[in-house]
Order: sequence, then C-alpha cells, then structure tokens
Amino acid sequence: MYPDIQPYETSTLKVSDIHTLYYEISGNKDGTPVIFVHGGPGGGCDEKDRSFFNPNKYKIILLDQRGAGRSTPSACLEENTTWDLVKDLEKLREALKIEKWHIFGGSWGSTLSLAYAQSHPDRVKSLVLRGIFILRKSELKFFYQEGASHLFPEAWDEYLEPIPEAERHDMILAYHAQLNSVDEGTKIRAAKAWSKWEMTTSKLYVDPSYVKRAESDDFANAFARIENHYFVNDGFMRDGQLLEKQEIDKIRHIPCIVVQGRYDVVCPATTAYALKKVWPELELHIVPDAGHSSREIGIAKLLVEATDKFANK
Ligand SMILES: CNCC(=O)c1nnc(C(C)(C)C)o1
Repeated sequence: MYPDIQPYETSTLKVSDIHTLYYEISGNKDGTPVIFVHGGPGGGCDEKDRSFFNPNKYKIILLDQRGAGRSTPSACLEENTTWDLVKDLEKLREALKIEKWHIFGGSWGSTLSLAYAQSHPDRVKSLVLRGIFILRKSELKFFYQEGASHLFPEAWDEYLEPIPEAERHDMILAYHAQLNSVDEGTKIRAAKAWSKWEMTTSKLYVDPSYVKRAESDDFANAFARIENHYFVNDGFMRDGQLLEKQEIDKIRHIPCIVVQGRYDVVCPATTAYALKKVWPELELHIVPDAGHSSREIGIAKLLVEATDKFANK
C-alpha cells in the first residue's frame, strides 16, 4: 500500500434535516477523483483507506456515510437507507464539482458502489470492488444464522451469548431488539458482541488488534446498529436486485476489477462468482490465502494494482 498521508481538506456536508456527513480529500488536487465507499454499513472510514491510491495520481475522497464514523448524529437510523446513501454520493459529487469519478468499495462498500453505479452509470469511471456483498437473504443467513458458525465455533458462542435460547432461531431479529433497547447496558453489550463476531472472522488468521476495534463503544454502537438496521430491512432492495440482468446491463460497459478472498467467511466467494457469471467482462481475482479484510496482504496488493491500472483512465 502507499505511505500514510494526511488530508489537505476535511469538511462536512449537510444532506438532510437530520444528517451531516464528514468527508476528507487527500492526494493530488488535480488528480483523477476516486470516492472510497466504506463497509458495514456503519463502519466508517479509516486513515489507512487513503493508502490504496497513488497520491500523485488520485484526488482521494473519503466519506463517512450516514451515522458512521465522524458523520452525525452517530448511529442514527432515521432517514438511513441504501437509496439515501446513493443520493448522498451524488450530493457530494456535485458539491465537489466532479463530473465522473472512480468508485472503490469493499463488503458493504461493494454493495453501495454497485447500487450507486446502477443508479448513475454515467458518473462512474471505473469500479474496484472487494469482498462482494449483495445482501441476499442467503448471505445474511450464512454469516449471522448458520454457516460461518461452523468455522469459528468459539467466537460463535460469544455471538450467541446475549441472545436468549428461545430467540436464537432468528439472530438478526433478536439482536435488533437488543440493539434498539431503551436500556443502554443491553444496547452496548449487544453492539460489542455483534461487532466482535465480525471483527474476529474478518481475517484468515484472527487478528487480536483488529478484534479490539469491537471494544470501542462508539464504533461498536454505530457499526452494529446500522448493519442490523439494514439487514432487517433486506438492504431496502429486492433479494438479489443488484445481480438482476436489467441492473447489470446498466454497468457492463464500466471497467471493473473484483478482489475476493478465497476464505472470506463474511462475504463468501460464491457471491463474487455470481457477479462474474452475470457480468463476464469484469476482472475477478480470487486470493488463495486470504479472508475478508482489505488489509490482508494478498488482497491489499491486488487492490493497489487495480487502482494503479485505473489511475490513467
Ligand atoms: C456484512 N458487512 C461487512 C462489511 O461491510 C464490513 N466488514 N468489515 C467492515 C469494516 C472494515 C468497515 C469494519 O465492514
């Protein structure tokens, strides 16, 4: 990855009566613009996210989506849907006077990047996507109800712990009740257990420093509440909508590189493969020794190679 850099501009954008978004710009003021679309939803941007891009070539824009990171109000679920976030990307693009931009997103970031590109194909120069997540019911079932649980049984026990036995047949719904509890203790305990499950399973080798992020009240609250809110609402989309032929046909002309970890248990490779089957023009790289995280060496290397390839487009 490229060396750490600092933004030359940080600002906020009011996008509704409720939501104000944090964004920052780094790299080359006159470079080709790229928007970094973070995961979760609710995960927020990290300063390391700037390092996927050559700072001499790119105008690097990082945006914290509604309720995430430094955007306010934190963890707010009102007026927070996939289509609100798509509109926010357009509001930011217009505010920054950008005609077209590269889109870079992993996990939920790949979901939102696809939803944005299918809504505004004429505004997209290229797509670099990682750990494809379409938010189908089958994907949610695998990670939050039964599937990944067979590979990480110890962490699964901790994820189960806050939920009474009688409610464990629908874990997303059971967590929804606790993540929206009036009791602050119940809410934060559930948020940390939900977040720890994801941070523990995100890398091929469990990374204790990565898992530690789940111990932050602010991060866990926003990440868990917003993710769960989107999942109980099926992402505010039809099941598999982003894979539908009429949706894919809108973007097949856009250059797209997908990087997918073979052992990604959060967003398994089956979804990246399903995207490749309906969009054969895209370039799919499956990394043989990686899981879900963009920080895994094999994934990070291919992501940087992809952004270098698109830098002159
Ligand atoms: C199902 N959500 C996976 C996702 O979007 C995601 N996984 N990790 C992240 C962060 C890196 C933002 C914590 O996001």
